Amino acid sequence: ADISTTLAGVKLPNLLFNASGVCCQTEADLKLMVESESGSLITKSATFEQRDGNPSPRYTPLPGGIGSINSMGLPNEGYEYYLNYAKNYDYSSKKPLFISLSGLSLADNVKMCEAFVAADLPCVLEINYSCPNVPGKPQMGYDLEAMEHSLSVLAPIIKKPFGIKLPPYFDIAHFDQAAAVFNKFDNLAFVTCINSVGNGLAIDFETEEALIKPKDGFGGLGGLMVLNTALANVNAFHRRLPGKQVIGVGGVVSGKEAFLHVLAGASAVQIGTQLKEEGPGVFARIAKELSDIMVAKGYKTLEDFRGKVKTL
Ligand SMILES: CC(C)(C)CCc1c(C(=O)O)[nH]c(=O)[nH]c1=O
Repeated sequence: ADISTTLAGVKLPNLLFNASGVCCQTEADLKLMVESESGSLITKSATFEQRDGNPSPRYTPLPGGIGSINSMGLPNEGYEYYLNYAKNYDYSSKKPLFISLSGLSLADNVKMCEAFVAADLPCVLEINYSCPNVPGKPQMGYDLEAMEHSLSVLAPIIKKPFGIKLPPYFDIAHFDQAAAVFNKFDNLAFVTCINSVGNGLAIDFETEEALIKPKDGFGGLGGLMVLNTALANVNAFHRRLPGKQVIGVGGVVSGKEAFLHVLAGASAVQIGTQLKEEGPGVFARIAKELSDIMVAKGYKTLEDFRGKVKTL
């Protein structure tokens, strides 16, 4: 079956790629992504300066394959590293390149976006709105006024179609309010739902210790346990953002969850925890599983079932 897709006007040979943060911090990581069967790749969220991030252990899978917890702390090589990578990228490779930016301030996001716009490259920007806000205020994705102000500055600078990475929302009023902001920006072409479910806490029963070191053990939750929250966010924004697309991420461990994300409305699907645990071979496996599911159900293309979840 045909699992290709078009995102922000760019053709992806298949709908699968990595979630920003996994297998994408260094050129060696990105090379593994280029060589994998993914349809695309995205870089680790970049800040203006290089960052080491938090002390380890800062990521761990959770027992029983239910998911993962992380508090990486935005380790990255600094935006110029990824700008240079984007300048040298082989865009004839059919595998489009996405760049994630997560400035620690609006000023940093402006400087990074201006640099990428000046370079005039075919890569697509995904702005990470789980980025920190001013201390004492919630992350940008949960501060709608700050997020709208940020978009009103960045969208005109970027000019081309771009996307934003969003934290999960859990209240219908928040879906409505967030969508009302996003619908104000014509070149906001897609939203990526969801980032990790914020500030979970994993504790080892035997040792009675938190599993990760940073933030007293508090960290973002990913993997199978966030699937149903992810599907809800994908479908909520698919319904509320006519003319825009949704990238689904959260809980994709097989072709089945990728199928469900498309049924919920996703135009592309990112994989985080399962990629971290299984490695880049996950793309070939899930692409085949999804294609087999489509054949079994009689679907030829993703358009045959995208967003067609049935209500009762
Ligand atoms: C959580 C932040 C450090 C503010 C942003 C980077 C990030 C991280 C991270 O680098 O800790 N982990 C995630 O699961 N999602 C993210 O967006």
